Amino acid sequence: MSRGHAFPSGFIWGAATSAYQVEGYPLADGAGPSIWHRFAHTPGRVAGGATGDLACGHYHRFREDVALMAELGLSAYRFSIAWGRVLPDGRGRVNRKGLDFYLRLVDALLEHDIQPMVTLYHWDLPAALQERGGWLDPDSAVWFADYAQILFRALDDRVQAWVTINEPWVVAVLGHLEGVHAPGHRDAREAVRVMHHLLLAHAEACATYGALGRHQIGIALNLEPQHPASDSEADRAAADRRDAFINGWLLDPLFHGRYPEAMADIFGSAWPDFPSTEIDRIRCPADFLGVNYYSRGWVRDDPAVQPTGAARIERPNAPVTAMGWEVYPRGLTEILLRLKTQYGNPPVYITENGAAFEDSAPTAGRVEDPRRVAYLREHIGAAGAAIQAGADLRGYFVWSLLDNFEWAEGYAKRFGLFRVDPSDQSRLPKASAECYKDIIASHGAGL
Ligand SMILES: OC[C@@H]1[C@@H](O)[C@H](O)[C@@H](O)c2[nH]c(CCc3ccccc3)c[n+]21
Repeated sequence: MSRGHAFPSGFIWGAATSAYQVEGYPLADGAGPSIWHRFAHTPGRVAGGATGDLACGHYHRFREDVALMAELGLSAYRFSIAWGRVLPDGRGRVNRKGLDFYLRLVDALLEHDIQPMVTLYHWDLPAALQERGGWLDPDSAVWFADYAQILFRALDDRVQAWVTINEPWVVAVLGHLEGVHAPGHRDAREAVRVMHHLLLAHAEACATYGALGRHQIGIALNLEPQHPASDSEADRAAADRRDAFINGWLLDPLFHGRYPEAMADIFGSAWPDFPSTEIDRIRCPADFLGVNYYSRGWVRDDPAVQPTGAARIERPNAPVTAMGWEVYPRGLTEILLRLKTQYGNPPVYITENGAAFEDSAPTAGRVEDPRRVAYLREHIGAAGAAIQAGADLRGYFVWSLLDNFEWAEGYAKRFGLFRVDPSDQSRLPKASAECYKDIIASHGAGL
């Protein structure tokens, strides 16, 4: 008897992308530049000097890509809207041509019975707003809510699920603490305030949506279990600090209306005394939680690592992806059941899960990617196990539909179900696309 995790009949099977990573032509039709356009065009910031100028050419090829999604049998497609296409200056004048691109994309999806899940912010802040201080400016929550309202009014009759912000942690930490993502700042005092303003922006957008929206709205968080590399007290404490730093910093204000105590220890004098009225506002009634799951942290105490004093190390002999992330499907079950036991079992979508591997060269019009096939099967099985244990999991989105611009890694790291040929942007199905098509057709039976 197979363990056959029969997923609920209404379970959503999707794939995900983001604007700057797949669209290309970031300045077309009156669009304003984003901080990622500026960052990628700054020498030394992105591997190989890659930029999103072409990416996958999705801006012009979107109908072809929607047809690929329909061929897979996807019930939903998660994509992000480039703020600067709609509001070239980030605020004020709406660029009708920019908005029209997303109206056409949504209509193409609906023509194929594919539900759009729209991410309002996937890291590409209009450069004009960065010049006003970006997410460090307390007005950023208002800028974001005003932008969101324009999209709600234009699309809420056709969009069933909205994600406000993709991974505030990455924006705050990689963008403002470690400086490896746009805008490339390295300042702990900035990073903690940027995180707070991102959460306030999420809350303002939820409040705006509550007044006029008819469907669901949520936020997408990168969540990652942290396990001590030994059973020493020092390593256990280090894993707890890194757990607060990556998971609790977001989950606790959103679901419990407070930041973890550990944040003040981790950030010391850089951690301000945030007004409780603002933290109360962050605990907003969102409809679902998006979980972006990739791996777990294997953690050792290391005072040299700032700000947590906790090092994420490679576990000896562990299977890893091309990103160096351990393949650890059980971590997905663990995260989903922790949301059930500690955070009120909210409705959850796995808004991203996938892997980059050194794919083999195409043969006979196809790419054999056995490790990605195994990764997806194991993680979808792990999601099914969480459902069996009572998690309120509503859907699963593979990261990613297409090989695309992997931020500071450029195009060298390929996460796609479809290979994109760098020379002509042609799409080629991988074995993982066929595998996912079969999983969808069988509702995940047998995994
Ligand atoms: O790295 C793969 C994907 C990105 O392409 C997505 O845009 C982003 O939402 C996303 N988040 C994560 C996990 C957090 C993370 C992001 C970037 C770099 C390292 C870790 C992995 N991914």
